[in-house]
Amino acid sequence: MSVAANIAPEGQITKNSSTKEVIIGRPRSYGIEILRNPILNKGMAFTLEERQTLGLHGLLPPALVDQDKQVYQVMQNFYRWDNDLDRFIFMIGLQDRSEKLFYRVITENIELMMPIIYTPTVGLACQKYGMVYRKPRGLYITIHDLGHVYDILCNWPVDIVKAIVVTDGERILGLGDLGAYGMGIPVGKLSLYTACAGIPPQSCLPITIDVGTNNKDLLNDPLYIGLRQKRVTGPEYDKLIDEFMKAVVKRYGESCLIQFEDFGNHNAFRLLEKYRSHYCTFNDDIQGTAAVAVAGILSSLMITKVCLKNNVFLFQGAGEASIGIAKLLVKAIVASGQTEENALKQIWLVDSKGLIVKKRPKGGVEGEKVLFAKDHQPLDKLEDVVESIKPTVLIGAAAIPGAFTEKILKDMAKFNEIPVIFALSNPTSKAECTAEDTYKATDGKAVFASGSPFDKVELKGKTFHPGQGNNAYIFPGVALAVIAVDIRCITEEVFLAAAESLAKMVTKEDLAEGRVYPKLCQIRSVSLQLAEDVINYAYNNNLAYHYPRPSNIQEFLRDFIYNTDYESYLPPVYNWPKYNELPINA
Ligand SMILES: NC(=O)C1=CN([C@@H]2O[C@H](COP(=O)(O)OP(=O)(O)OC[C@H]3O[C@@H](n4cnc5c(N)ncnc54)[C@H](OP(=O)(O)O)[C@@H]3O)[C@@H](O)[C@H]2O)C=CC1
Ligand SMILES: CC(=O)C(=O)O
Ligand SMILES: [Mg+2]
Repeated sequence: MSVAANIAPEGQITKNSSTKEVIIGRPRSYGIEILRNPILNKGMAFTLEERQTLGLHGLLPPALVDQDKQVYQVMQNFYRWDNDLDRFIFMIGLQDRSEKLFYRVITENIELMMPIIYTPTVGLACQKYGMVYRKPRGLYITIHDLGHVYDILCNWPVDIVKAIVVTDGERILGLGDLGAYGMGIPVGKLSLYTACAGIPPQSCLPITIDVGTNNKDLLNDPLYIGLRQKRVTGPEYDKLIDEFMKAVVKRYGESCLIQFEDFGNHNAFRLLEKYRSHYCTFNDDIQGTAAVAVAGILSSLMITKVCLKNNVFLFQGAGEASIGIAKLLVKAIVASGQTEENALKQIWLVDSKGLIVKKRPKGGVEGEKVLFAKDHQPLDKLEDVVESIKPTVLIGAAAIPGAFTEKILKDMAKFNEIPVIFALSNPTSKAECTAEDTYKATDGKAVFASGSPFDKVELKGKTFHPGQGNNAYIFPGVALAVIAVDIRCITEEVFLAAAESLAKMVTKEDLAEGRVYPKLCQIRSVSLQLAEDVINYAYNNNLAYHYPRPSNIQEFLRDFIYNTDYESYLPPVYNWPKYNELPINA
């Protein structure tokens, strides 16, 4: 093997399989191996010198195609597909072939690409994951691996992992239990870590914990990729999660971020409570969603001009998303000078049994919901609740499509000069209402945002721009801050700081167009600014372990983030004296 074969881009981390020794920046690949490695592969962008030095000559067509032309070629192919699932498969194929090209394409075309690699298409891809599955990506840890979780983590070929997104597949978007098919979610979320916040992909690890599935269709699906058994629950499940958390710390250290994603409600809250003080962890569905929704509420007030304390908030759903939002909203209201008691009075929730009131005919109120239970007559139908409560802000996160009926939307416009309506359920098929329904029923008065994207709406000669109220505006930036300055305990206040940061970035132009979030095409700069704000919050509140505090955070982050440019694989030219000037050993 030539000396040059040891040369690879800086910052890449690999493991020398023969010595098990960690080598930073120098994977030992040569020839066809380089082309087959998506981290190293540059396709036809390899220069003639590189081809000759790295044993690639003849393995590629003779033409040299630089990255700009490769991007053009990818986009030409992308547009050829006539449906989003094929586009998803195409993009995953690109990720498997050339990581730098994949991230360049995603980053430069984020508005076009996010609906493909993320919601809504990722939902469909998860439902068909057995068919979509091509190459392994991420780790699968099953209930049968109890006692061996650390060994499985050791099979991951990267020794320095900074962030893990983990799911157990029980509540994938609003699509229910998709078991091991849920792997599409950690993979998609981590793609956004890189695309939105520039976190190097090599430091990210998607994990699916497979304890079975209760989805009968999947158990009968010949293509199913997970364990064909019912979900294991109770002490054995807890033991596996516990072993997993400890194994992550043992393998990757206590600074490794663990983002919980799309766990079932009954596990999400209790696992967050169990681990939040002792591990570097957060639950995206509870806390990330809370921050994005509170940001949207704060900026919507700039349009409605109704002071935070004078709003009435009604949630359809009282699960991870709604309770997370409601609790952070209480903090935001208290931060604005109100008492917690008054803040709680402003917030109403509806669950599957109707309005959450103290005395319910269909059983009591439990868990996190208790805080928000009201002294009010029980009401079953959302339409009746809206009529009775007259909310200023209506938020849906129950995955009941069409829950915001025309009557509800019209009532919201009747009760408010400018109603605020957020249909947060994902994917699009689960949205409480569409953007078009909302603008039509409210005669264009509503401020609207949705979890999955809707196109702009033309109505009576006016154009309406719905915002995307999705935790994707939060988790990449928060993760970047956590990783970059080593925040080990991610408090609720971190998420409030993130919400305030995001709300601050909404411009007058956004508000004039009825948008309560920055434009999606700006999500990269938004995530970096959010990371900077969270970092400042962390240092000001003694949450950051990285010392000394960087004097220029933007510069500090710039050095940290992933660069999609190809780097030369040729050995550096050393500044040695001429050969005949070298001292000769006597
Ligand atoms: N936009 C975003 O960024 C995010 C969106 N979401 C979306 O929010 C949705 C819910 O997620 P999540 O909160 O985690 O799920 P959960 O399972 O934790 O909560 C669902 C809630 O909906 C309630 N519900 C079910 N049926 C009805 C009904 N007919 N009427 C009223 N309420 C009902 C449930 O009631 P009960 O408590 O009685 O069972 C429960 O409170 C999903 O579609 C998810 O994709 C989630 C996270 C982020
Ligand atoms: C966006 C997200 O996290 C969800 O729908 O679950
Ligand atoms: Mg989620």
